Amino acid sequence: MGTIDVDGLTKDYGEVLGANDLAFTVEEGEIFGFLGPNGAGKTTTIRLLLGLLEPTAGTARVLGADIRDERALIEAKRRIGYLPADLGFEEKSTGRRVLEYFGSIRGDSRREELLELFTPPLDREIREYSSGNRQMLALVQAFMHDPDLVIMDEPTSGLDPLKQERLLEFLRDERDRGTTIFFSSHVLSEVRRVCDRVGILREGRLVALEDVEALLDRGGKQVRLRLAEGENEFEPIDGATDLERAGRSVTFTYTGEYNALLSHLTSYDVLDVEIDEPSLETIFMHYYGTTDEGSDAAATGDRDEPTADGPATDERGEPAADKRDDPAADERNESTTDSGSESRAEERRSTDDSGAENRPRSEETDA
Ligand SMILES: Nc1ncnc2c1ncn2[C@@H]1O[C@H](COP(=O)(O)OP(=O)(O)OP(=O)(O)O)[C@@H](O)[C@H]1O
Repeated sequence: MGTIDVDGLTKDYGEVLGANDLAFTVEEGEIFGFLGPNGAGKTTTIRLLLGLLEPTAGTARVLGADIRDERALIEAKRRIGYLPADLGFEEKSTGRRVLEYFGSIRGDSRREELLELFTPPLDREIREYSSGNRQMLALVQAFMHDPDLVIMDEPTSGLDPLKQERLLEFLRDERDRGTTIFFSSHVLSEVRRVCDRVGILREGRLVALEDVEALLDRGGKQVRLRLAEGENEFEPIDGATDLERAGRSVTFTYTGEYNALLSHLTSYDVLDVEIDEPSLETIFMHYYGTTDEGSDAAATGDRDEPTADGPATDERGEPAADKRDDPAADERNESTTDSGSESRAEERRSTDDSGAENRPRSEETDA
């Protein structure tokens, strides 16, 4: 049994399938990257795993607890850290009060150690925090009770490059201590730097589950050349696709061996060479024959199969209902379909003796 076992997990929002028959396992002690463009269903899946949304079909086990079993999930959550996409801290509270609150519920044995790495201004009110400071506070909150599993929704967002680097290094160290990390992202470069395996999600469906290296190999490398004046012809090499030439610049995607490429290039007068990892866009191109990066295409489930000609998207030209554009949508959804809300209230009652009135965080953060 894995740390997370997902089995046929489906969330039908009515208009769209936020998760469509997902099945995968996250093994103990790995960093699992959950990669997909905006609207692919990453947040939906995470919220299902934490009991914040009720599945339409299928289920998952998280640290052995069936997500449909409220009591078992509440118990499991004591060993889970969660960093949501929308942090939703109580704006008038200070960072210190937030941490004290969470510490009183779940423990804070690693708080001081984490505050050396991530440094939110603890005595200022959250409403004065920059987005990076909010993110750092959320990171301390997610890890300070030394959880066995940490689920993070786009954890690097808002962090400057130095802090992002620090976080990725920290995640590798956590993995080495045996913590299991489930981490959603739409940035391939960060996923490749820390994750052992990656699941690619598109329109609610898991379309690939791979070792990161295998994923990158398949996507090919992006090669850009600048040729010297007079180099008017460039013969494509085996393994090169999408070759384009503009003036003296040549670009192509290459899936062959480096040595073959380098010896091919010696036949030309080359002024400059850049070889980069494939973009998420290129990877999507590989898997779906389309570059739909960044779209918030609605998942219409088996109503539209992906084809070589184009995406399985909602072609009506209407934007899908999106909770970010309609904050009330989530609330409506939770109040009508989320049987977990009662259990969250119960969890607070049973663990929170600091009084609910001045709770320094939102429901979302308090997963
Ligand atoms: N409460 C909701 N009601 C209706 N549709 C929703 C709701 N929440 C999400 N959706 C839709 O479900 C799909 C998946 O959304 P989700 O937020 O899970 O994607 P995501 O991969 O996390 O995107 P992002 O990277 O932008 O956060 C989208 O089409 C979205 O518009």
